[in-house]
Amino acid sequence: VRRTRQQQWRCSDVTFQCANQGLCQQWIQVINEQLSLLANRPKSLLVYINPYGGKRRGKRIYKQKVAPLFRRACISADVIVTERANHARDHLKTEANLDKYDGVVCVGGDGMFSEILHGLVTRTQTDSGVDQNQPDAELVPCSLHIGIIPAGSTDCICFATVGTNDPVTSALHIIVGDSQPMDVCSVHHDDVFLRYSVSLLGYGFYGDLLTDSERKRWLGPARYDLSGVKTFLSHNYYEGTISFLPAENNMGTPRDKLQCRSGCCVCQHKPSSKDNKQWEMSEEKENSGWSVIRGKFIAINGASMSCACPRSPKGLSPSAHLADGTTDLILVRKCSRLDFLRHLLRHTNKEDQFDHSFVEVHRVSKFRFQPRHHELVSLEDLSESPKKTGFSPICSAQTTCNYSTAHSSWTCDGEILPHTAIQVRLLSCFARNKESQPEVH
Ligand SMILES: CCCCCCCCCCCCC/C=C/[C@@H](O)[C@H](COP(=O)(O)O)NC(=O)CCCCC
Ligand SMILES: Nc1ncnc2c1ncn2[C@@H]1O[C@H](COP(=O)(O)OP(=O)(O)O)[C@@H](O)[C@H]1O
Ligand SMILES: [Ca+2]
Repeated sequence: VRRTRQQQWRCSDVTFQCANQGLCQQWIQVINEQLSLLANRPKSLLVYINPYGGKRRGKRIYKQKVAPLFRRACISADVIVTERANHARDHLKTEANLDKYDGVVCVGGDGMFSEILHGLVTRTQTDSGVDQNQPDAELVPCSLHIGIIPAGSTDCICFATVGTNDPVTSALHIIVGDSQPMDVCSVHHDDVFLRYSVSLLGYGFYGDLLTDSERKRWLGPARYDLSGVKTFLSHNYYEGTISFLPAENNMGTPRDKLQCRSGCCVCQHKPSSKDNKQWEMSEEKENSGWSVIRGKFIAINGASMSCACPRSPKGLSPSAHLADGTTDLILVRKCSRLDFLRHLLRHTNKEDQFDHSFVEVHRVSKFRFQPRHHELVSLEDLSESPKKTGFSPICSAQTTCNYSTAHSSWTCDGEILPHTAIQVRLLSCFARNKESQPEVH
């Protein structure tokens, strides 16, 4: 493998020459023997292709760019082109004979990755008798790795783990057996499990944007641009209470300048007896350690990884770690439209998007959200509330945000959650049980 610009990998050839045919055969035999000893390299893969993801190029990308590389690497692949949403998830949950495979590959976007994750995690818990509905259930680790071939609209999970959204690079990472553990949040409403999340859990701006964009799926990835502009112009804010448990164990802060990469020292940190003690202490302290913030928010974002993607190469939280057992909670309070635009623009350049008076960011291990309309509201409060007005002038002052009497929705890795009051926890604090993090290629 040869590295090129922007974290991309390409195949490289090395030619050995020798006039002696017998010696050549020996070389080939020894090389093949050595390769077969590399236990990390997959030999048999189960591939799911979403033909409708992104620009609908999943099948072509797999056939033209990935399958030839798998063949050269002597990897056998069983390919399933999905016929409906949740086809891959349901197949993994109940039907697939997982003993046959070294890994599962998803060809699609973050929504498709989420299907595979849910299918694999649910299958593993069902087989082991673990109830995912229990908010404190210790999940059994999945034995199969998940590979991602980017063919979606955002491809943030691929971009943030590999550093680029290039199918050939991802195929080569899979072939050489690269792997990267990844934090998973479990999201509950009361005691009912809703979904797992690995990238963005967003309420307000991103929730509204995703809800609107679902109606424009036929536009492909451009739906996010159109819905982005529309949601920005609507400039809604939402009231509620967010409670969170700050991360412990010197996990760094979201304002650090270092970026998490493969082999990151924070994520590689192995549990020591000292860490375990700290974790036990933090459980004791848990009830008293929660911070509570009540307010009016344009966006509430939980980023368990940087969420870097082609639209924002440094992501929503540039210093978030892939596998540290924490999520970065970003609160964007009610502000003028112009200020919010400045904040958004900073996701695309080198300026610090957290350096605004109306933005705060916390590294947390758990959080909860309760929208205001679920709480008791006095009549006096209600009479003060202006009505939702739709679009208002773009250069409006701070006071002209639209008050939303309704609620927003949570987007969870691009899927809309059916509840607004949610409880979120990181599944595996690294100091406790690093092995329960799933791994991606
Ligand atoms: C004025 C210029 C403003 C530019 C702001 C750009 C900020 C971009 C931040 C993007 C964060 C993306 C987090 C990733 C989420 C994905 O999991 C999710 C589903 O992906 P997929 O299934 O591949 O479509 N995608 C989104 O939530 C879309 C966010 C769109 C942002 C414009
Ligand atoms: N064959 C199919 N037909 C319709 N929807 C599908 C199919 N296969 C997968 N899906 C669903 O499509 C959605 C988007 O998939 P994804 O691959 O993430 O594309 P995108 O990045 O464009 O959103 C996911 O929610 C997934 O469950
Ligand atoms: Ca993290």
